[in-house]
Amino acid sequence: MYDILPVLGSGLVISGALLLAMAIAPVWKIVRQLPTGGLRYSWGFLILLILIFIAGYVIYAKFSPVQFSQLFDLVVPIIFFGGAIFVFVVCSLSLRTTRDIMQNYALKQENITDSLMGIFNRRYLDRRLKDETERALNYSQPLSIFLIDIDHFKQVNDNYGHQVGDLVLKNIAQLIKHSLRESDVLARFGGEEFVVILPRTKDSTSYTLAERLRHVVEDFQLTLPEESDKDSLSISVTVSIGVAGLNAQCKDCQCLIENADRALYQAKRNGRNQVITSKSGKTDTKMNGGLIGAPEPR
Ligand SMILES: Nc1nc2c(ncn2[C@@H]2O[C@H](COP(=O)(O)OP(=O)(O)OP(=O)(O)O)[C@@H](O)[C@H]2O)c(=O)[nH]1
Repeated sequence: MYDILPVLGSGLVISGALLLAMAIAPVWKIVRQLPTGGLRYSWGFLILLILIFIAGYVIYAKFSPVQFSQLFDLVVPIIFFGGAIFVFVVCSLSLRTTRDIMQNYALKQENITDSLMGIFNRRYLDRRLKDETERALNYSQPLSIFLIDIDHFKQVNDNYGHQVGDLVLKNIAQLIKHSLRESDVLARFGGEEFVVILPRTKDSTSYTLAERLRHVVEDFQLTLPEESDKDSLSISVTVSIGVAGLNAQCKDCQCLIENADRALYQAKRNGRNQVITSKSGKTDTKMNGGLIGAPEPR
């Protein structure tokens, strides 16, 4: 019986080394899924540690002075083997957990994203606007919203087709998104309408921001290669923006949307491509970049 102890001893250590080598695969998959950064480097460092352990196991199996002549000599190989099982199980479970978390995150994102525009959808907007309104009221902070509508968008569809219309919508959404601050929330309200939530933003500031946004859209040209003669096609659009903010008369999200909608309607009636701020029936107007009425301080 004691004859097999040396085989058993080195067998346990080598099997442990193999298990450690197998543990590298799940860790490597985790590394590949992570974006460049501290966490990715930490998991990469774990691979280096595992490699060092494997070298240690192999060196022990080859050069250990222990003869494995009695059962007690197997204690260290058993600990090595147990340690390797532990590392393998932890690494495999980490991969499964990482995948589950990423899948859940992707599902959550899908659930709150508009698939055409790549911005938040109406479901998310309704919830977020309610939360932001409650937070603003609780902490007595200002809150503004924009209701943005692309002008004469039907003509884009009619002139260039629905697919080009979709492309215009997508590009305008991304243009607006990248023109906003990190703290602002952009969502599709429906059709060719967007809502921007501007937490901690007063009417006067939001008016300036809306004007800047209107200019950004006005200056943007979407260039598409024309299929027939390879000439490029440039499409530009303008937007009308209704701005509304919380105040003594308007203290919930429904009122915010209604006021912004009213202001937007006014902007459309005034000739489009302009910003109107709703303020207890009074409106501040800029038309085609020219100042017609300055916004009143809050
Ligand atoms: N391509 C495309 N078109 C859309 C989408 N959603 C809404 N539309 C179009 O947007 C157009 C909106 O038209 P209207 O409500 O008449 O408004 P408008 O032509 O922009 O005119 P004003 O808003 O009054 O300036 C309609 O032709 C819709 O079909 C979409 O997801 N993709």
